[in-house]
Amino acid sequence: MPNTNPSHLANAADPLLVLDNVSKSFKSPGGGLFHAVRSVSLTVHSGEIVALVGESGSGKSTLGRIALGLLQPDVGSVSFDHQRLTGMPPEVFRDVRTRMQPIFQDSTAALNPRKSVRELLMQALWKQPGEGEARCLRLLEDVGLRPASRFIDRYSHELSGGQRQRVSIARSLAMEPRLIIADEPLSGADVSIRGQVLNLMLDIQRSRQVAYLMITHDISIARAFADRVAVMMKGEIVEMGSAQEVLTNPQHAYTQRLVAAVPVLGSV
Ligand SMILES: Nc1ncnc2c1ncn2[C@@H]1O[C@H](COP(=O)(O)OP(=O)(O)OP(=O)(O)O)[C@@H](O)[C@H]1O
Repeated sequence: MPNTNPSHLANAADPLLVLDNVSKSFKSPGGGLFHAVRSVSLTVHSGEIVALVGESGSGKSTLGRIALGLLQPDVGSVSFDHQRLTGMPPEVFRDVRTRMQPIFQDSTAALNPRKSVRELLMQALWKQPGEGEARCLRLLEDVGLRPASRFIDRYSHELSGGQRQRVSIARSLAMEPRLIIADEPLSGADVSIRGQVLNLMLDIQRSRQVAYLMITHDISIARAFADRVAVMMKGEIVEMGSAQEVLTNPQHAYTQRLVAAVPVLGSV
């Protein structure tokens, strides 16, 4: 599916997430340090879709977790909506962070099995007192769970994988995010669900001007979805540019290998 989505351009000058010279190391079992992320700088603008691609172990998820504040960088800083998150007091951080929502691959683990869909959504609506049942129903309709009344009292084990992923997207939307950091959100799903969830994410981007940092090892998703692509190898960004540039005329040998491995008309 070609990317026919130039709507971000209106806001492309407005930096939303800024990772500045971020590094992160972990202790390796041998006692040394393993450099998972090395001096990475990356910006996601308002309304923009940036795909972060690279092979398994290249550091993509670590970078996503740093952006979300789930991990602290050893060096460098993270800013969101012109506020520096690194070193921010936790109570202020929590508030800012509601505008930056994650969607993870494993929606089963992301949803508390003891809470119904209604409870999960109500929990996410805590910042908007008075918004209740009607808002939950609207959110479910927005993510294609129709009629919403059929889904609102279910528990996560009573939903299919695709429906669970939609509920976790609805829960993220309840926070009215400006940025969604999606870490391999489609890799657990079968092909038909992947297409549906991808289309849903694109609809959300268009209708709500939400920006995405889309973490994926799958070049075909970047091709279908992204405005810009950043390519990560061994903790570093080795190539970055418009999706068109990077995917049709890759400059780095590593990107050339990744692109060559995927047929141009590959479906997602
Ligand atoms: N908490 C941790 N402690 C030690 N090493 C870690 C930790 N988290 C990640 N790593 C290591 O850092 C490297 C990068 O991992 P990361 O999950 O960021 O890569 P990735 O590109 O997202 O891979 P995948 O696509 O397989 O999820 C890996 O070698 C991983 O083993």
